[in-house]
Amino acid sequence: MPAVKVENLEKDYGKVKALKGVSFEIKKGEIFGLIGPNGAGKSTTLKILATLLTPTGGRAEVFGYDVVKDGEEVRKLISYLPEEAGAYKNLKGIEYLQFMAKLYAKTGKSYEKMLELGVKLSGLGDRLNDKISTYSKGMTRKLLLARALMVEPKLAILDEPASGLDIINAYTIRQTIKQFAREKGITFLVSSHNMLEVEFLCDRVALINKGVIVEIGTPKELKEKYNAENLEEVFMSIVGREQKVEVFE
Ligand SMILES: Nc1ncnc2c1ncn2[C@@H]1O[C@H](COP(=O)(O)OP(=O)(O)OP(=O)(O)O)[C@@H](O)[C@H]1O
Repeated sequence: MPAVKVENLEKDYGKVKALKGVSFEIKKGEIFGLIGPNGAGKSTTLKILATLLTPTGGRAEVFGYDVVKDGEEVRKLISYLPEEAGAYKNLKGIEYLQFMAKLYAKTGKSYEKMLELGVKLSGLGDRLNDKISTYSKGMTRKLLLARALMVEPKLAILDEPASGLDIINAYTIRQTIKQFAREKGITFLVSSHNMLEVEFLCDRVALINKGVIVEIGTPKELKEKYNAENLEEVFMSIVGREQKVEVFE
């Protein structure tokens, strides 16, 4: 059974057709990247898998559970990091992690172990004793990522995980994701418009543009197919010409 199975997914926001028949599968333990430009439909796909949006058409399953019919089961298996997420500003970082660990510890793993992992993953050290309202954007992102991973979900759905992080922190996060996939068998669905970052991180990628998947494969396969040095070049040879015409006509 695949970890994620998405079949012909469609989503309309009024007249805007955000997804026009998106299909892909993610294997258990795989780091899968959904990459594409602004407005391509990445966040919409992730929100449907996180059971926060209902699709207009098609279907999606997480470990065999339908995201619409079996939403409750799906939510037990996933951890979702939204693109624009906030934390409770009046709490200290440590209080936020304690609060979340208490919520999630009910589902199995011990509170202490979860909290210990969250503290370690956040990399915030003594600053965990400060209020979240005093954190920089990157520090808040690190706290939220720690929260998403400390629960050790079966599937982590991370929307632009490294958004707002500096090079060192972005690198650390990518290493953590890789380690969690290899050592704990956690499956990752990661969105990004940073093709180079994704190339370094992901086992396989789907390129999405205007609500349509235009390619799927390992970074190596795609680079060979398009005789490209990197995924950015792959993407430009698939959709770049079309976009340039739109800009200059
Ligand atoms: N709540 C909404 N109401 C109306 N249109 C929406 C809504 N959310 C998204 N859209 C539209 O759906 C399309 C896909 O948006 P989505 O946020 O999924 O893209 P994205 O690939 O995540 O983009 P970005 O990289 O800019 O975050 C866009 O045209 C967007 O304007």
